[in-house]
Amino acid sequence: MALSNGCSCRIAPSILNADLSSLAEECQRLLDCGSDYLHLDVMDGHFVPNLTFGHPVVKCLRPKMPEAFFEMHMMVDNPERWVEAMADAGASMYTFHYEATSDPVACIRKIKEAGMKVGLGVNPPTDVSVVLPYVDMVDLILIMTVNPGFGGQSFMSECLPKVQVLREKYKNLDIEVDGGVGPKTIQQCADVGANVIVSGSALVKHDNPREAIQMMRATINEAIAKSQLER
Ligand SMILES: O=C(CO)[C@@H](O)[C@H](O)COP(=O)(O)O
Repeated sequence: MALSNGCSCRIAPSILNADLSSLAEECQRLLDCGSDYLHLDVMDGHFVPNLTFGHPVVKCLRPKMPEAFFEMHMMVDNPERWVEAMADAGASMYTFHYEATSDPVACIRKIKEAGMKVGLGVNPPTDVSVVLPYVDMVDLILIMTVNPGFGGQSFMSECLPKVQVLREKYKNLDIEVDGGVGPKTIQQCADVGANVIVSGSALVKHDNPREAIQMMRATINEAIAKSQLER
């Protein structure tokens, strides 16, 4: 059953498993296929057992796509440390992890002061109750559906009840799912009320990403429309 959901659908490809030697071209290709914004995975090798890229890469990407919305998924310890640098580089949203900081409120405040939108994420083992005190302070809650660190992992459907709990409480909250999401798992995400979809490998490696984005968008929009009828 689709839950009440007063938000709009956004499809945000992750470029984590894209050909990073052609990052700008890959980003533009995915934007040209109809995605709403780009989900850029930043990893520090401490918070997660992998290393990707940081604000210098964003600084290089921004002039090539001045209108694009860049969501920085900060899988890093002490996320406060990189806020100003990411804002200066041209990031649009700064999504950090509850587990990575001792003071989420200070981090949220710093992100807002830097002029970016705020996302707050939780990993699979973390109970969704930890984000409830911050829901009214942020623009988006990210529910990880894999343990962070690598693209191409299997979807963890056991994380979906967290989405359902949030959707039942907050009809207009942007709820993002990330990890193993694609055409094969999108219906499960729609059914519990997710409206912001991060999809990496499923889109990057798809023969027709435009078609896949359209299909996922239609699935989420159908669930949103159904939930609004049920109100
Ligand atoms: O953030 C992570 C893992 O840390 C990934 O979930 C990517 O953001 C999406 O990759 P796929 O799972 O869709 O390949």
